[in-house]
Amino acid sequence: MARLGDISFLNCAPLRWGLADSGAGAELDVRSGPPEWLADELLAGRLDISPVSLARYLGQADELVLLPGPAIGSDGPVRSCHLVSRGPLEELDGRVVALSEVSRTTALLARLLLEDLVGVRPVYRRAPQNVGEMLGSAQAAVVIGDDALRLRTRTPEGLRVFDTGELWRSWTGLPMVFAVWAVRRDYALAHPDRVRAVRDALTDAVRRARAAPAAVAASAALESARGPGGALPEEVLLDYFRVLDYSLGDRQLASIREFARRTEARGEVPPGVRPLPPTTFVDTPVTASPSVPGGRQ
Ligand SMILES: C=C(O[C@@H]1C=C(C(=O)O)C=C[C@H]1O)C(=O)O
Repeated sequence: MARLGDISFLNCAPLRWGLADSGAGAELDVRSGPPEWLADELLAGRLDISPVSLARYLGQADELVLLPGPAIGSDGPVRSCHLVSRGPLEELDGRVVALSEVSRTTALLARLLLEDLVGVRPVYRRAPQNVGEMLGSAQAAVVIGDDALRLRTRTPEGLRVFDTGELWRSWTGLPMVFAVWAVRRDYALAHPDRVRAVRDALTDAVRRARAAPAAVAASAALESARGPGGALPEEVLLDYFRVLDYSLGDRQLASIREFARRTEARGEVPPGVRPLPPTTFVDTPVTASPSVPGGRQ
């Protein structure tokens, strides 16, 4: 039975719903947690397939294979990956920007946007994701997931919320991919049939969820009510799942390459982030090493 990761944020609620609806979830050993924990578990061999932050996949692409199934992104605003600031972004030069420890991709994207689009050089500090505490000692903060979704619906006085998916789209014309599903390379080599079955189950889960938006939003609203931040209205979740893009097509792959290129081009690549290696899909034989014929994409 494949051990499958699941991001414990509402962004994966439609997949949870779809896997329950089809019954495929019962055939899988599903483990939920925040994205950084999932990536650690996957690399430690305690998960076989999991959604991971895009930046994390790019940094570990020797050990991981990209699953050509779903991804988590948006073609414009994403509603839950934000740069929250007390003032205009142009005023962040030399000021402290707190980066959520929960995020890798949005944290990196925010740095790209601030430095290469806005043209400021802030000072960055990683911090636990708690907006109040982050903004107690910083001028701006990167926040993701359910906390970020809530911030958009109830923005505290004096704060401006900048949607990083929207900024990336207007900067590059491309959708943004925040997370991808990755498979441990050794698992993909040993169990290609199981990997294909999981890919098909996830793809089917997205299709089912897309066909039943009201039921998915109602289920996610109940899920949100159990969380520490309290219930989110169904209409907010309907809009969120409409905006979230779970596809990994040509434009999303082009965006991943562009993100890797811009990250590298800054000359200040954070540890672990390297250009996108050849994308090894599970329908073609998976090799033990990432240097497959065909070369770098
Ligand atoms: C859309 C989101 O996608 C995510 C963003 C991530 C990141 O910034 O590193 C990681 C995983 C996903 O949960 C979100 O969390 O709101």
